[in-house]
Amino acid sequence: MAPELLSGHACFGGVQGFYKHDSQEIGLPMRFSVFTPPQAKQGPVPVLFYLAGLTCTEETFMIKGGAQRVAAELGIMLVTPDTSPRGANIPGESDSWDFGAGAGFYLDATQAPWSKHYRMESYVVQELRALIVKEFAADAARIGVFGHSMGGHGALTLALRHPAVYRSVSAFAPIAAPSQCPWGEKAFGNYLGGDRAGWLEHDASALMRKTATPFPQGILIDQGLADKFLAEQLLPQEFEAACAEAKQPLELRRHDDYDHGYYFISTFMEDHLRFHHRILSA
Ligand SMILES: N[C@@H](CCC(=O)N[C@@H](CS)C(=O)NCC(=O)O)C(=O)O
Repeated sequence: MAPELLSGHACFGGVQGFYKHDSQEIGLPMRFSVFTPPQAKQGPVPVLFYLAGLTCTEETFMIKGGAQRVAAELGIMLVTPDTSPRGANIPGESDSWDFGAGAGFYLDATQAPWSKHYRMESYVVQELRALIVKEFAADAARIGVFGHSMGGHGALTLALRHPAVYRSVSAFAPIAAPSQCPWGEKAFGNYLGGDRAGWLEHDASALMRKTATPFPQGILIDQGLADKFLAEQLLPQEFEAACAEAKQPLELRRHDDYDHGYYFISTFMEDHLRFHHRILSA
């Protein structure tokens, strides 16, 4: 069924749209946003999925990321899902900002009661991708993924778990080794259960260690050094070491003074869009 358009706005010659649909994977209505660049009038364009961080929705990136001007210039479609199911009505779902609603961690939960609706990996990789390719002027063969914090974890892990789907990947301040930090331990313990070996299938650093150069054209990561989550939660040095072991080219840029928020993200947004465009148009 076609998604319902909630609002559409002319933007840099393209259209910024917000949509709602009934998701089969999630079993609930889901919202997402799409920026369609002007080039889509001529035919299918490359698509970049952006995965947002804790507490965000499908709106946050489109409002604060500052991506549309350059996406319109390059002819890139931008798609952002919500960060979790909404309205699952699981007890405790909204008690904390780093778990449950707004914190789906882009994986399919295996543990009750989360496993029924919290299926963000299947939703993003399969259902939403298929919907975007069917309903929008999107080129199924030119798809990239990027994201921030929890969504940076999502981008890296989904790209590593589905390299045939995503041709390019980058991240801002990703949770780079979630099985070793409090945010990841809380989310994985509840969504995936106590078996830590299973967590490694959703840990970008662990996944990278057992892969052979999955993205030969490189991975781009930006990290602010005034980010209050850097030392305890993000651990980019773990992913950096894993990439060195796997001979995966990585550009990890550390920036003095920048914090964790969207002023940091929007500063480096253009670089990420041009990075993906170079790979997706090769
Ligand atoms: N609520 C948290 C911060 C949560 C946070 O920084 N969320 C990031 C993603 S991990 C974000 O993008 N927030 C939305 C925003 O900055 O607009 C706190 O009080 O420390």
